Amino acid sequence: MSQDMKQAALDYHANPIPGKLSIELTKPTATAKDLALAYSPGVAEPVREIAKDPELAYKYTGKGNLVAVISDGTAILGLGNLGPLASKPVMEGKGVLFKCFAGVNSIDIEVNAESPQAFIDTVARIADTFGGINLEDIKAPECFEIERTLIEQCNIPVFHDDQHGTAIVTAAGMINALELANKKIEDAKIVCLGAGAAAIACMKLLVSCGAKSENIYMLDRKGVIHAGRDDLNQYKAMFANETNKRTLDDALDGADVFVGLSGPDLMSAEQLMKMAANPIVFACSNPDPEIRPEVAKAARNDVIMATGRSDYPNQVNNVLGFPFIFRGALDVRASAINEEMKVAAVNALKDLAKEPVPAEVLKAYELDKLEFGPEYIIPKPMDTRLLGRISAAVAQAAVDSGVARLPFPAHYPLTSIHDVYGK
Ligand SMILES: NC(=O)C1=CN([C@@H]2O[C@H](COP(=O)(O)OP(=O)(O)OC[C@H]3O[C@@H](n4cnc5c(N)ncnc54)[C@H](OP(=O)(O)O)[C@@H]3O)[C@@H](O)[C@H]2O)C=CC1
Ligand SMILES: CC(=O)C(=O)O
Ligand SMILES: [Mg+2]
Repeated sequence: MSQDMKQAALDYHANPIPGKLSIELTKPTATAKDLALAYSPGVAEPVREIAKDPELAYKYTGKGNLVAVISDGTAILGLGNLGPLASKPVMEGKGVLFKCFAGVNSIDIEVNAESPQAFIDTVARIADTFGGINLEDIKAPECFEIERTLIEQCNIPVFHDDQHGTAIVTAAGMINALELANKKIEDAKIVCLGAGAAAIACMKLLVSCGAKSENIYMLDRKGVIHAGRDDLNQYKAMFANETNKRTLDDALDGADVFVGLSGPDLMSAEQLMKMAANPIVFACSNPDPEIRPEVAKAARNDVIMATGRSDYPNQVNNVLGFPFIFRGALDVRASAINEEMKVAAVNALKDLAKEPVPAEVLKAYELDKLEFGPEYIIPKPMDTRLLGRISAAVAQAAVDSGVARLPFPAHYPLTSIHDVYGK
C-alpha cells in the first residue's frame, strides 16, 4: 500500500471520531414517561417475563439481531499473533460489514485469554447475551477445539468465520473458476499453501464439493504435508499424502489450482510458471496476497486470479459469506450453522455470479461492464442481491435440516437492510 493510502487508512479510523461503529437508540427517550418505560420502573416488566421464559429475550431485547464478534488476536488477518487489543480494528470492521450489508448488530469482544480453555469459558459465560457468535482470527489448531466446544455448550450459532466463511466463498469461487478453465474438480491438482484455520476448512469443503484429497498438496512452514512427517497435528494429518513432493516448487509442478491462505509474497512468478495451462490462483492472504495479481498476470496471461482484497477483481473474502449467513440463521432462530446451510450459501453465491450485474454495482466499482468470466468469478461484496439470495438460501436450509426454531420468514426475500425487522 502506498504511504498515502496508509495515512488515509489511519485517518479514516481516527476521524471524525475514533473507531468505526457506535450504538444507536431504537426507542423514544425524550420524556420522563419514556424514561419510566425504558428504565425504572418499566424495565422490570420484561425482566420478570424473561425470568419466567428465556425465549422472551428475543421479544423484549436486542438479542435476536445481535452477534458477538470475538477474537483472541492470535491470527489477525495474515499479520499473525499480535494480541487481542490489536485485533480490535478488524473486529470493528467485521461489525461494520455485519451492519451495512445485512443489518446485523454486533459487539466486538477482544479476549485476553491465557489458554484455549480460558477463552472458551469466557465466551460460554457471555453467550446468552447474543443471537449468535462469530469467532474471528483465532489461530489453528486451537481454533478447532475452541469452536467445537462452544458449539456443544451454546444453543445459538457459533461460527468460526476464518474457517467456514472463507471455505464457503472459496468453494463458490473455485467451482466457477474451474468451469471457466474447463477443468473438473475431481481431476484438479490443488496446492494449498497454509495449513491453518482457513486452509483446513477450505480444503475440507472442496473435498465435499468433489475434489480428491489425494490430489491436494497442503503445505505449512515446513513444506509439503506428507505421510512421512511425524510433526503433524490431527488436522494437518487429514491431508497427509503419500508423495515425494517436499517443497512448494515440487507441489506446483503441473498443478491446476493454487490456494494461498498463509502469508504475504510467498509465491514467485517463476513458481507460477510451473503450473498447468489455465491455472487458478486464489492468493487470499490479507492484506498482502501470496502473489500480486500484476506479478501473476505479467508472468502468464492464462491465469484466473483472485485475492482477498477489495482493490482487485475477484475478491474471494469471507465478507461475501458471514453477514448474510448470520442474517438467515438469526431470522429462523437456528440453533447452529450446519453443513446444509453452508452448502446452500455456496450454491447461492456461485449462481449469482452468472446473472447480469445491476447498474448500481457497476457504479459502486466504477465499471462499465461486468459479466461472468475470468475477471468476474464471484459476486462483488457491494451487490445488494447477496442479502436476499444468501439469507433466504441459508434460512431455507436451516428449516429443511431441522435446526430452525422459527418458520421461513414471511418477509423474505429481503431486498434491503431496512426490511430486516419485516416490511
Ligand atoms: N480471504 C479471506 O477471506 C481470508 C483469508 N485468510 C488469510 O489466510 C491466512 C491464514 O489465516 P488463518 O488460517 O486464520 O491463520 P492460522 O494461523 O490458523 O494459519 C496460518 C497458516 O499459514 C501457514 N504459514 C504461515 N507462513 C507460512 C509460510 N511462510 N509458508 C508456509 N505456510 C505458512 C502456517 O503454517 P504453520 O502451521 O507451519 O505455522 C499456518 O498453517 C491469513 O493470511 C489470512 O489473512 C483467512 C481467512 C479469510
Ligand atoms: C478476511 C479475514 O477474515 C482474514 O483475512 O482473516
Ligand atoms: Mg479473519
